[in-house]
Amino acid sequence: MKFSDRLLEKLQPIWRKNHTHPFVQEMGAGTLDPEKFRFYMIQDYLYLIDYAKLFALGAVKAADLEDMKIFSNLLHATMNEEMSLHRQYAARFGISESELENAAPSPVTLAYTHYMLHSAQNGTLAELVAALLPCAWSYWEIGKELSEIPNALDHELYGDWITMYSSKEFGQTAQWCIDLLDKLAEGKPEKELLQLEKIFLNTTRFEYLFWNMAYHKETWPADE
Ligand SMILES: Cc1ncc(C[n+]2csc(CCO)c2C)c(N)n1
Repeated sequence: MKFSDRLLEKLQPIWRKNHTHPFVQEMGAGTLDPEKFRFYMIQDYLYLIDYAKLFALGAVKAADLEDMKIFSNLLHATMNEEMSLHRQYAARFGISESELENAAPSPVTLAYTHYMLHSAQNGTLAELVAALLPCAWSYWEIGKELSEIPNALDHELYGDWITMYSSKEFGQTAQWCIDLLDKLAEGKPEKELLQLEKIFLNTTRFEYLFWNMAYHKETWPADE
């Protein structure tokens, strides 16, 4: 059994919780409060700045030129394509680029990005990929599921988000990350596989917390 199959089989209930979160469901139904989406976009932009650094660290830790090239392409794609969707949404909400970059990360954003950066900086390449995989994989699955809802792709606010994350390119990125983790996990002792599983589980849980944080527009206690 591939390591990615083992992960999903074992963590299925926790994995599915992300798909059924009200933020995701309401985005698909087109009923999500735009203020919640606005809050999410700002926090997600901050998240992507740090996430992109994981790809840069992946290029540093890659064992061959082929993987190094893919990490550098993913760094470029995140900064130019994915973040450009966020910049376009921000413009629609009247938020300037500097406002976006200088926004304060919420507790969950900060905890999630710092956990990923910690795993990437201090761990092996396999640990780095285990940390970033739930993001790429779960967004692609969610994008695909939402794109199958009638008219969801044409929704005036959420249509562009669903179109991007259900796209072939994002599917390829997710698949490449899955294949890379499977390759790196091959022949590893059980102790190391359990460590990879733990990291994958933690970032899967952080994905849920991120949807929840956006749904409730959670900030620091003193800012409320
Ligand atoms: C909280 C959060 N989790 C995952 C993604 C999705 N995502 C981030 S990077 C990447 C792959 C390559 O660009 C994908 C799919 C997001 N935007 N925000």
